[in-house]
Amino acid sequence: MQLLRSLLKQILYESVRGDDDRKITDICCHSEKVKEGSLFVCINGYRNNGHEYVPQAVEHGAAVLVVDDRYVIESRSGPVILTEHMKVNVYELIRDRNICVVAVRDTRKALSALSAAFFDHPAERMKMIGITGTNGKTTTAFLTAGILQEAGYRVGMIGTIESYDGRRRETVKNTTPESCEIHRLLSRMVENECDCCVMEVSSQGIALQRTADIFFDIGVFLNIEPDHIGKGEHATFSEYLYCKSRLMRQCGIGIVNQDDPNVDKILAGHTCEVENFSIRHPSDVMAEDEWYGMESGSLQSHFTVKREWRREDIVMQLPGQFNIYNALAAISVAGHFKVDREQIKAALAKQIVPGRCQNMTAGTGYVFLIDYAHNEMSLRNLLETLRKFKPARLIVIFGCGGNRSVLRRYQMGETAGRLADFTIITSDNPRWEDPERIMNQIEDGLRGAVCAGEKPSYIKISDRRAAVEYAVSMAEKRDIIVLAGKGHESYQEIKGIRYPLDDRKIVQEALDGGIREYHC
Ligand SMILES: CC(=O)N[C@H]1[C@@H](OP(=O)(O)OP(=O)(O)OC[C@H]2O[C@@H](n3ccc(=O)[nH]c3=O)[C@H](O)[C@@H]2O)O[C@H](CO)[C@@H](O)[C@@H]1O[C@H](C)C(=O)N[C@@H](C)C(=O)N[C@H](CCC(=O)O)C(=O)O
Ligand SMILES: Nc1ncnc2c1ncn2[C@@H]1O[C@H](COP(=O)(O)OP(=O)(O)OP(=O)(O)O)[C@@H](O)[C@H]1O
Ligand SMILES: N[C@H](CCC[C@H](N)C(=O)O)C(=O)O
Repeated sequence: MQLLRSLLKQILYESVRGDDDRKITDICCHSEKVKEGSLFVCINGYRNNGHEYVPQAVEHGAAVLVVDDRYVIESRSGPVILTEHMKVNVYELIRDRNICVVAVRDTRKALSALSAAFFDHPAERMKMIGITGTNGKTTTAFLTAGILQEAGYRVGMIGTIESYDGRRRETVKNTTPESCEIHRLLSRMVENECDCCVMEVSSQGIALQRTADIFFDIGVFLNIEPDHIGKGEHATFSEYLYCKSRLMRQCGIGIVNQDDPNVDKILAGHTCEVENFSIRHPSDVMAEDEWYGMESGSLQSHFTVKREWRREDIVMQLPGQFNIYNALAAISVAGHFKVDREQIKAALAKQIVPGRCQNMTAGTGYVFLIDYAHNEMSLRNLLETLRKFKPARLIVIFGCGGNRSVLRRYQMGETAGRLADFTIITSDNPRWEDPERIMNQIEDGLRGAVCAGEKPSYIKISDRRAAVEYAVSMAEKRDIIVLAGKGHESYQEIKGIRYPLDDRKIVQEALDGGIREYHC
């Protein structure tokens, strides 16, 4: 419990109406999560206006409402919280419910600052490592945590696949969750005596102030390519780039990929000490002599890492140059901890990441991989990598998420047409969009590869399970089949509902022979 008055000392606000001598039991921004004594922060979101949930929050026992100053209007009966669909008299809230109303300029910023204060600034009590990049955040987070754990550190994690507070794992809705959830998780990590937290920092997380009150000891920049541009994400590539670059003004040491063409823009205005890693240029941590091989059906990467005067041979269970970049980032981070070379080698040799280049076949003569490539850059890297293993045929199955960048669909279609021998276009998470329309857009992109002189060969099967079964039925010796886009996800999201669907399960079932008769 925290006293509202002491929390308010730590934030900027416009006005406070009501008794600030209140004890706060919790902090949240979703009315359903409000409990007796909670502080409820109203956020005007993409679909809903949190201010319209004031009555619900009050019903659930909110003690404090933090509102955007622009929604507090002076009326004849005194101040009211006024939105398009709702009017609530502030003095009635104070008189009848003993609720305190705090008006601020930016409720997202206030949520972040109040959450940090409410949970007693847990980020200041651990080493914080923040990882950003269009692709590779999860993989790098797992590799980093794997190395630190190998060296005996207790490591908390927050990212796309799950959060880990040092004792419990939980799935999270966002890669970078809302600030109140982040600080709640961080405080549990502190309670569970974590030494450090490795967290993925998405551009959307930065843009929406989810990480505003965290100063990262180490910030990692992996890469950036045009993605996440569209309604509900970023307006332009420059805005996307700008958001990612903010991490370099919010960390003590910035570890950056020297080979990324936009690295200078990412570092513009940086306030951190900079270290770099590279495969192409001399840098603090470098890889050379990379080669890729297959052992017992597992696709591996081999390389030599050079750091200062030392050289080490590394083997990883993750294929591809892009994974070597992820490993270089993790090795660079490890340089700031007490980790020895054997611990780095051992951790990298065994680390796998759920749904990232996950091999589902052993001894079948062909390889069936599950991967999370869901944009052009990742699909291109993945298919180019898999080509290096010289498959008889490279077959790819994928769809594209609804309510995400539309450009992804054309680009991924074109890339599949260009790099795969056969493509099965299927459905991903259509969300609120028509899955057939998304598949047609992918098909348009794929046909573009025909115009460019390639001969794409493909089929459209909207049912993801049927698409996998079809692929298994056509698989022959030395084929590589990759099911891309959903990786670790255990659901398919259609019109706001998450139905159970797990690529790993459907592939296993299809491989085990549970193939239904397929009608084209
Ligand atoms: C587009 C976007 O970023 N949306 C995020 C946003 O939702 P929203 O703006 O639609 O929320 P809203 O429904 O309008 O609600 C507004 C406010 O009213 C409140 N509310 C709403 C309903 C209700 O009954 N009661 C109530 O109090 C909500 O809690 C919220 O505070 O705020 C929510 C709560 O924080 C997020 O979960 C949600 O992420 C959605 C699920 C999402 O898909 N976001 C993507 C774009 C995203 O953030 N992706 C990045 C990773 C990308 C990557 O790196 O690949 C991420 O970090 O996950
Ligand atoms: N460094 C990289 N560069 C390009 N592609 C990568 C890189 N690392 C991984 N990938 C590809 O991107 C996919 C997603 O990887 P990962 O989950 O690590 O990235 P992410 O940034 O966490 O993604 P998201 O935030 O969208 O969940 C992988 O399955 C792989 O195909
Ligand atoms: N972090 C990514 C994940 C996309 C995964 C894909 N399966 C989809 O649903 O679009 C995003 O939110 O854009």
